[in-house]
Amino acid sequence: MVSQKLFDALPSFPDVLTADVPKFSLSRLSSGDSAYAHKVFETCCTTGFFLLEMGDDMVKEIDAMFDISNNVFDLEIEEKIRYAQNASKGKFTGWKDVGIMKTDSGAPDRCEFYAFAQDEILGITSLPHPDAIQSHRSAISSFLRHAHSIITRILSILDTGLGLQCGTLASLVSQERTSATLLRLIRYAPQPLLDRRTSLLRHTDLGAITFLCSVLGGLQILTPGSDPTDETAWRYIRPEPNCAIINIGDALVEWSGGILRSNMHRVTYAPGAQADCTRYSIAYLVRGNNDVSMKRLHSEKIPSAADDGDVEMDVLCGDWQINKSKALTAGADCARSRGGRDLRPVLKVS
Ligand SMILES: O=C(O)CCC(=O)C(=O)O
Ligand SMILES: [Fe+2]
Repeated sequence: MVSQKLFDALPSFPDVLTADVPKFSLSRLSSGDSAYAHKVFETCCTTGFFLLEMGDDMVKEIDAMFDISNNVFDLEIEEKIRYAQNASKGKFTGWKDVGIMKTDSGAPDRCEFYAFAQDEILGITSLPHPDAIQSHRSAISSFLRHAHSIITRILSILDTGLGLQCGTLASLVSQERTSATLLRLIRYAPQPLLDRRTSLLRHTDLGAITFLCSVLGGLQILTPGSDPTDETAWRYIRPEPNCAIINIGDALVEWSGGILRSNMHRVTYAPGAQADCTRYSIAYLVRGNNDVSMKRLHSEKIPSAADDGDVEMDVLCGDWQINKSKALTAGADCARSRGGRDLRPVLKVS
């Protein structure tokens, strides 16, 4: 998640139980080492989460995004309101105040968002934003291009593991065609000592794959196969300098017939002394192009829906994204993912 400098400025992550999430390096992953690439693929099938250590160039771009994020959240409330999201109308870009969404218990969320669509930043569509963003459009678009090139590298490893032609998965999340891909800036204020709880409800990411950066702890994943209501099954991920967190989303689970895993996660207060600090995170949520189906892809490694006695997810990514985003706002994740193979819509949202 960012440079050592940003980590040094905050209390360190304490000695608490953490999730078993492997760390890979981007340079090694790009070196053509097929055994290493296979480990990445296996992780995407089992945990669905890993840390990715990046080079200085990307780390600098991420630090710059955190500066932009600070400026955006420091804007006056009147200015933020002008760019408010409107979930009931399907507008998930712009500003979301604390408490608009629900958590699992039905209580209001404890996080503030500012989100922009990749399509706007790269010029496919256009929407107004505050100056704190407009004046940094080139840094933001450079970050999006760079992060997307890293994602493309990971997708090509998944192509190989799934027996797909190289470039297949990247073609479903193209930056040249419309999608609901978002860059979401998030701020979590410290919570009162006697009233600490989940800030962002448990969910699986609805898109294909996520590139996430943060310095403080607070993100937890559910131990695969566990019941989400079992509090002991939730484990913190320990953020590390120069690393992003990569996680698989629902679209990749569907396209791969459940071979890949989108693991359930949530955000709660940061552990130890970190709980007294404001937590920022940056999530690049890469989603399928709007006109791409969620149906399974064909390869000798991907079982067909008929093989599994299953019904195809016959919905376009664009529609799936709107429905699931509305459900998440209302405090319900409309899909369960326990090991990938049994991801099913369980709640229909109009
Ligand atoms: O803030 C975080 O660390 C996680 C955010 C997240 O899970 C999301 O935006 O989907
Ligand atoms: Fe998420």
